[in-house]
Amino acid sequence: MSTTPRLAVLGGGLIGGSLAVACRRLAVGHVTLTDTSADVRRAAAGLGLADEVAEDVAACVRAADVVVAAVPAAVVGDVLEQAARYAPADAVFTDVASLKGSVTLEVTSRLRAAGVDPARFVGGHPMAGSERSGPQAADATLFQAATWVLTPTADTAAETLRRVSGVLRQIGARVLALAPARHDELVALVSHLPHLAACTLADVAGEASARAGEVVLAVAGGGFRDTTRIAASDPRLWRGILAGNRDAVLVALNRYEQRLTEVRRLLERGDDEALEALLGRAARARAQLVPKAVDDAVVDVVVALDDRPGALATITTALGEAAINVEDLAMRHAEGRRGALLVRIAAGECERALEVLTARGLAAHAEPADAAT
Ligand SMILES: NC(=O)C1=CN([C@@H]2O[C@H](COP(=O)(O)OP(=O)(O)OC[C@H]3O[C@@H](n4cnc5c(N)ncnc54)[C@H](O)[C@@H]3O)[C@@H](O)[C@H]2O)C=CC1
Ligand SMILES: O=C(O)C(=O)Cc1ccc(O)cc1
Repeated sequence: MSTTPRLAVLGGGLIGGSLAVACRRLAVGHVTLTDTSADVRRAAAGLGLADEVAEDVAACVRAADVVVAAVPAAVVGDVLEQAARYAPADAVFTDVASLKGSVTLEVTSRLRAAGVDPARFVGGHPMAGSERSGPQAADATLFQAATWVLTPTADTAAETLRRVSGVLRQIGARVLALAPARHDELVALVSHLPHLAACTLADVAGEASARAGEVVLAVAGGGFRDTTRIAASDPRLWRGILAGNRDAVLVALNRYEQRLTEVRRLLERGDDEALEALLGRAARARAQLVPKAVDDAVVDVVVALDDRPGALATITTALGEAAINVEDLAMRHAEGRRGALLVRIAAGECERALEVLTARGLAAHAEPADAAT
């Protein structure tokens, strides 16, 4: 890879545009962007989202080190297959789609079919965005302090994960590694279900407003705005997201329905005490969801690594399950088949990380972070 990485962003909408402009502003590397829509390409060029705007995928990825597909989930496989045909032989690939199970399988099989090693792909999903779409909504600060999930599998190479997470770290994102299916299960609960809840609330109020007039919305205050903001999102994008995670969303909806039924019963019975207890539980849960302050001090956790497929994903996703962010990664090569993976994490998480890894039978110890890695 060249010293200034060359980034190719395929899709110049909200997420691709935000990633491109963040990388450009922070001088992460040389950014080339493309989009199938000529209007989007023109807007992206006019807004200065990238160093270069290319006419098509082939021109965009020609000299790329890192290729990011920032397009709807249904077309990620197609776009990355095209990209892999034209990118340099050592380029790595990622995406930003809100679904990871189906997308990871699709990309892996498309790359294999095109004769490209899927070791060069890792799926990704920034847990930040907005209800807006398109290049005009791009925001260079969108990913600062945001969690960016990466979903390595047994196929993923350490160098792929290292290179992609390196770019993300530089734009201020916090990388958490999870298995693709686990990602989908969790986002059903904290992203897809809230989306449906917001849309249902907006729909109920909209219907009332159609019947009773604007007075309904005139009395809606900040609480209504906060809980329904994401209902203004692109319905086509969300149709694809919900259809692609149907089973996990149905599980989450079941839990929500049960809870709503419980609330209804408490109200019907006039059991105000039990209702207050439920509201108190919710307030405590909400308070815990406020992000923790970022710890600047780091250590390297050194994990003995067998040269076998899946070892990297086992280590990084074990840390992800414990909500421990990966700050950086490096390989330490040794003689024979055994080497070590150095995973840089916040110093405050060190003890927990060692517990998690040793509980999985992995040999791990901590070392002071070496600036050279
Ligand atoms: N909207 C949000 O808040 C978030 C969205 N995502 C994911 O990011 C991805 C992109 O979403 P947004 O940026 O919000 O949508 P967007 O609609 O703002 O941008 C998508 C862009 O992809 C382009 N595109 C479509 N097919 C293409 C192709 N074959 N080749 C090149 N460009 C193509 C479209 O012309 C459009 O400009 C989706 O997979 C979405 O699930 C992830 C996190 C947050
Ligand atoms: O608008 C917001 O706050 C969001 O949370 C947007 C969002 C939309 C889709 C995703 O896959 C992730 C985040």
